[in-house]
Amino acid sequence: MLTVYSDSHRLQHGQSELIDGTLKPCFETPSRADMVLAAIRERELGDIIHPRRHGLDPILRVHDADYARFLETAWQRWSDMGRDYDALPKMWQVRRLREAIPDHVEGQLCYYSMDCGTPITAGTWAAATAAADTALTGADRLIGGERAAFALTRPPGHHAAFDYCGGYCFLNNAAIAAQALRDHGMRKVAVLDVDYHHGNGTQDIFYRRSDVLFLSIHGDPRTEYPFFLGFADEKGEGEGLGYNFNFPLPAGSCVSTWFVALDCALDQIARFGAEALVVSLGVDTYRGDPISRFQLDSPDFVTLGARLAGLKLPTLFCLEGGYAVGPIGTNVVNVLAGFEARG
Ligand SMILES: NCCCNCCCCCC(O)(O)C(F)(F)F
Ligand SMILES: [Zn+2]
Repeated sequence: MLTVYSDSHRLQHGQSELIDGTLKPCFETPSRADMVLAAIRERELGDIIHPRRHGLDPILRVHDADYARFLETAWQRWSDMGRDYDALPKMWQVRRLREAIPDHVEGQLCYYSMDCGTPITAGTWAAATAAADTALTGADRLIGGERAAFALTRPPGHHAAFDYCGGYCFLNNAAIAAQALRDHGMRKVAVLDVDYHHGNGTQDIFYRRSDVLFLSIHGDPRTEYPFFLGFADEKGEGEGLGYNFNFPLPAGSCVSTWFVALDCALDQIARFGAEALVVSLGVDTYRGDPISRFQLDSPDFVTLGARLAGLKLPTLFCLEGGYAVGPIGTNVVNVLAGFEARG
C-alpha cells in the first residue's frame, strides 16, 4: 500500500496543552509520525511518496475562508504582541455571549478554538496545509484507480470543523479528501471514524449532506472528549437526515463490543452504496493509550483492517490519534497490513 508522507509535520510541535485542569507537555508530538514511518519502512508496506501541493481551494471546499485566514495569520499577529510562546485561547464564547467575531487575535483565538489543547505555533499553518496536501495526494491516487492509500497525516484533522480548531486539529484532512473524491466524480463517499474520540469536525462539515455518509465509533461523550457532540441521536439534518451514524460506547468497553459496532457501521456503508471510503484512522482505541479508555490490542488492528477490506471499496486511510508512541507504528501498520492481506 502506498504511503503519502511529508516531513513538514515536524513544524507542528506544541509545547503544552491544558488537559484535565493542568498544563502538560503535548501528547500530539512529532515522534508519533516518526514511529509510524519507521514501521511502514520496517514492514515494507509499500512506496512512500511526498505530497503534491494543492493550494487553498480544496481546503475552502469544507472550511470557512475567514477561519482559514485566521489560521494562516494567527501566529504572526500573536508574536507581534511580543509573545514567543504557543498561542492558546483564554475563554470561550458560551451561551448568551455575543457571537461577534473579535478583531483582535486574542479574541479570534477564542472564537475559532474549541479547546485549550491545540496550540498554534510558528509552523502550524505550514504543517496543517502539508497534512491536507498529504490527504489530497492520497485521494488523487484513488481517483487514479488505486485500491488504497495511507496518508500519514499530522497534525490530525477530525476535530476541525467548518470554522473552528481543537483536539490537536486545524484542517480536517479526511473531510478535505472526501470532498476531493466527490469533486472528482465519486458520487457517494463514506467517512468512517475509528478514533477513540468522536469526529465532531467531520460530522459538522457533512451533517446536512446526503452525498457523504459519516459514521463514528467512539468513547461515549457523556464522559469522554469532546463531550458536546457524538450522541447516537445525531442522525443528520435536512438533506443529511439519515446520513450520520454515531456509535458511542462506554469507556472501558470490551473488544467484542467494539467490533459489533464496527460491523453495524460497515453494514450501513454497504447499504449507502459508497463508491469510496475514507477512514479516520486513530489508534488511540489501543488498550495502552494514555488518554483513552478502550481495550483493543495490537492483533485487533489486523482484524480491523481485514473487516474494512471486506467492503471492497477504494479506501484512503488518514492518520488521526494514538498516543502510546511505542506501539503506534505496529498498530497503524497492522490495520494497513490486515487490509492488504484480505486482498
Ligand atoms: N482526559 C482526556 C482529555 C483529552 N483532551 C483532548 C483529546 C484530543 C484527542 C485528539 C484525537 O485523538 O481525537 C485526534 F485524533 F484528533 F488527534
Ligand atoms: Zn482520538
